[in-house]
Amino acid sequence: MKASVISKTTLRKNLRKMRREHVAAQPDAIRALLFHRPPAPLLAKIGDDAVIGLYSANADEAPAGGYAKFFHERGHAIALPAFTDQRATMTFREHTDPFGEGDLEAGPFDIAQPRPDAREVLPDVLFVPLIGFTASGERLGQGGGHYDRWLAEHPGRIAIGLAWDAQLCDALPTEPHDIALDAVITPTRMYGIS
Ligand SMILES: Nc1nc2c(c(=O)[nH]1)N(C=O)[C@@H](CNc1ccc(C(=O)N[C@@H](CCC(=O)O)C(=O)O)cc1)CN2
Ligand SMILES: Nc1ncnc2c1ncn2[C@@H]1O[C@H](COP(=O)(O)OP(=O)(O)OP(=O)(O)O)[C@@H](O)[C@H]1O
Repeated sequence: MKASVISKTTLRKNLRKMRREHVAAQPDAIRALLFHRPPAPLLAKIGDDAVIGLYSANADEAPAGGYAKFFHERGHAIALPAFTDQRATMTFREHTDPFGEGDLEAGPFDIAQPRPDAREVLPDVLFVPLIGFTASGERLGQGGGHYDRWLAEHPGRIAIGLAWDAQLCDALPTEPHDIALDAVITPTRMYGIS
């Protein structure tokens, strides 16, 4: 247990650095073209009424705003993680303005989130950020356990990672509570759904 916690911490540090360098080496004009719409094989699995969970990406994470606009235009409800404080359970609230983002405020992790009066919703399809992933869908996140806990409490959802290719790992330390992703999408590949 302890060894895996230590190696997760070291891995996070190394992977964050790799991610930062990967993104810094990428021309802004190229980045602006990526992650605009999900690959067709994934889209085929998403029902018309599905609530779509996304996230407010930081500068190094795979951007999720393009998918928010895409699914919003197709009539889906969009949801983003929301927290009342850093120790609170992660919930999802509706994000009604993916084009203007006027419905968001800074949350306790300094990540933009819907305001407390936004409708609480349960995503059917959850796109998740990550620090590292394997081809079989194992995920290393920020270490808060937020997504593992949420997915454990809400079984039967589709969970899809969004990542840069540089975040692919041969193997990751796994713990019993880790829940594998159904697929991971990068700018060049989709792992997991054929
Ligand atoms: N964009 C985004 N939103 C997200 C997550 C995420 O990883 N990325 N989360 C994933 O669970 C949840 C929030 N949980 C979080 C847990 C820990 C830290 C954290 O430790 N952040 C570091 C800085 C990270 C960095 O340098 O990139 C910190 O505050 O020191 C952030 C968010 C839900 N929303
Ligand atoms: N299903 C669960 N039930 C209870 N505690 C959990 C569960 N999943 C994760 N945790 C707790 O969260 C801690 C962090 O988990 P982990 O290192 O896997 O986070 P992560 O998936 O990288 O982070 P995040 O999902 O926030 O990006 C674990 O040590 C554990 O204590």
